[in-house]
This record gives sequence, C-alpha cells and structure tokens, in this order.
Amino acid sequence: MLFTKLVRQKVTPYWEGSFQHPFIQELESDNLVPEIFRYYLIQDQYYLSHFSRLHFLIAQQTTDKAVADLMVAEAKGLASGELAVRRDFFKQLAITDKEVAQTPVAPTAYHYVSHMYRQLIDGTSNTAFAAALPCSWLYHEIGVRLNQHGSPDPLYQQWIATYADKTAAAQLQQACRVINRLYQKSSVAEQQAMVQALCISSQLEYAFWQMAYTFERWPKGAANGSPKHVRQR
Ligand SMILES: Cc1ncc(CN)c(N)n1
Repeated sequence: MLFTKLVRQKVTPYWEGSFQHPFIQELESDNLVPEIFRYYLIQDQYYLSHFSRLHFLIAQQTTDKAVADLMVAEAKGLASGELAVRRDFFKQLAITDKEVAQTPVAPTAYHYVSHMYRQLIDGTSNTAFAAALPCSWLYHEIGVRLNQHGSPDPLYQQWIATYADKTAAAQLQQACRVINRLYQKSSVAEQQAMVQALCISSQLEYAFWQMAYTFERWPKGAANGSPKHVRQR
C-alpha cells in the first residue's frame, strides 16, 4: 500500500480531532477569541522558524537529490508564503518582536519541534521527512474544508486561504509522490519508523490547537506552595 494511503487511515482520529477542535470551529464561525489566536501565532512562530531550519537539515542529510531539492524549495516557499503572511498578521495584531521574545515557548510547541529534530538523530532523513509531512498536509485539508464557507473575519479568512491555496496543493502532491517512493525502497524497520514519526506529529498537531486554546504553560512545580499530585487514569 502507498505510504500516504496507509498513514491517512491511521491518523484519521487525530485529524478528525483537529477538524472538530473548538479552535478550528470557532475560527470558522468567527467566535475565536483574539487572545487565543495571538497565542497560537506566537507559538507557531517558534514552530515555523524551526520547521524551516529542519528542511535545510533534511536537505543536508539526505542522499536523494529529489528530496534535497524538495526540502530547499519548501523552505523557500515557506519564507515567501506562510512566513510572509504571518508577518502581516503580526503587524495587524500589533504583536511585537519583544512580545514574542518574552513569551515562553509552550510545552507542546517545544515537544513537537523536538520530535522533528529527534528524527535527524535517532531516525533518518526519511523519518524526518515523514514527521514534517502532516504540517502541510493537515493544514491543506483544514484550509480546503474551511474555505467552503469561509470565515466572516478577514484575518481568519486570510489564514484559511493560505492553506487552501493551489500552490500548497501542488507542493503537497509532489511531497507525497516523493515520500511514497522513499517508503517503497525503505527497510521494514524504517517503514515502521516513518509511520510512527508521522503519527506522533499528527497527535502533536492535534495537541497544538489545545495548547493555544488553553494558553498552555509549563508546570510550576512547588513554586506556589505544595503542588497537588493527583493520579489520573
Ligand atoms: C503547528 C503547525 N503545523 C502546521 C502548520 C502549517 N504549515 C503550521 N503553521 N503550524
């Protein structure tokens, strides 16, 4: 079975969770509290800057020219596309460099970025590629779904349109073609690691909405007196 067909089935619960998450639902209905969107954008700035760097690192590590070319093209596309749109959002929402620098990276953003870098050490350039794929793929599916109705808020609609874009679709198709070829010629162990890397990223994509929605912060330990340690099942 094609890698993309196999993993698309496996990630369905997490992606459905993303489609149904209040962050996404409220972004579409224009009920998303601006502070939540701001927090998302600030955390996502951290994510995207590392995501861009990861592409260059994969390009350095791979021995496959098509992968290297794709990674460099995607990193350049990110700079001229999504990151440029984000600069505009920051301006519109008056998010300053100082505010970004003073906002601690939330645990989930840190976890997600660390997971992707980890692939380059513990895994291979193929597993790193697999870990990176939900980024463009899930967001494109979200963009296409939400673009059917659109959001009444021009800012949210601009966010949606970025991912529903035809260029994003073409680049995604190319990435899927390349990764399917890599998967076919990988060992069984590497194939399993590729599937696992993509599934973990999909769970972290889902967790990313919740991170923003709850203004997730690091635990404070005993900083405010005795911490409560409650066992959860
Ligand atoms: C966490 C996350 N995942 C994906 C994307 C879409 N490039 C994003 N901006 N942020």
